[in-house]
Amino acid sequence: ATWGYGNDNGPATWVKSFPVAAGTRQSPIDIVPTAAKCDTKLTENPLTVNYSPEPAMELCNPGLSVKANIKSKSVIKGGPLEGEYKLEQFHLHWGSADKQGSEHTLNGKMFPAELHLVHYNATKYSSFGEAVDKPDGLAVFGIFLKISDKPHQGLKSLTDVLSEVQYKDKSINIKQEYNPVCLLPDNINKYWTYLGSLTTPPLCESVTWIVFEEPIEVSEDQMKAFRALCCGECGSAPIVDNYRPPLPLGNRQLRASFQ
Ligand SMILES: C[C@@H](NC(=O)c1ccc(Cl)c(S(N)(=O)=O)c1)c1ccccc1O
Ligand SMILES: [Zn+2]
Repeated sequence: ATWGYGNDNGPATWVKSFPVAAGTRQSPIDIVPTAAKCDTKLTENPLTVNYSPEPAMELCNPGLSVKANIKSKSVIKGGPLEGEYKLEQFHLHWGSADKQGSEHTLNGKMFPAELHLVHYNATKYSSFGEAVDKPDGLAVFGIFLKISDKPHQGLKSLTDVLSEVQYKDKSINIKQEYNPVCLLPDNINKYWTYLGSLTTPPLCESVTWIVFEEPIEVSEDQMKAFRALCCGECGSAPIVDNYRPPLPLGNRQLRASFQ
């Protein structure tokens, strides 16, 4: 049986096929800002993002989320990172209703969705596949989505075409010159960071998480577009509630780049 988010193949069952699910650096976590340690080292070496436009970005529906695969050289460095990390893909997790959907929570509060920009350590490893199971292999930007009456212009290029990848294994190419930098919040200097894992199988403990304090704002119609995606072919269930609930922080240190 393949893993998923249903009752018989959801997060509570993943440990059977992926024992690391019971590990000590699993993600997501509940972010409690008052428990975070403000670390000036994070600001002395500011996080820098050098994303470039994608000539033809491939958007696909692998059945559990919607994913955009990145081909051009878009890199990040600084903050908690050593070396340069290259953007590999981005995808989202969302709920069946606005009250749930994010993976990380903030003081126990869930957001309607969470955007993940997945990078791999290109200084040390030659591909995402090589980096995915190394302790310093990956760095993921976690961005909360909140509802507003205006659509998010950067996401609009994706939400306007989601109907074309409604079914599993469908993929399309997005308009020319899409720059993923349009997905980031205005202020990327305020974030929390901790050592964690992939939140989907294989759940490797290889991720330096960088979760931004500032959410991006999307419209209810854009959320409806994500909820109209299907897990399989025509008539299959919608992709909703594809989030893993938070795991214990345990002995890990949650650091903040701000007071
Ligand atoms: C759901 C999606 N997961 C990833 O691709 C994924 C890869 C790396 C990271 Cl770091 C994360 S995460 N959520 O921790 O940011 C998610 C997926 C999994 C398996 C097959 C197809 C497929 O699309
Ligand atoms: Zn994710």
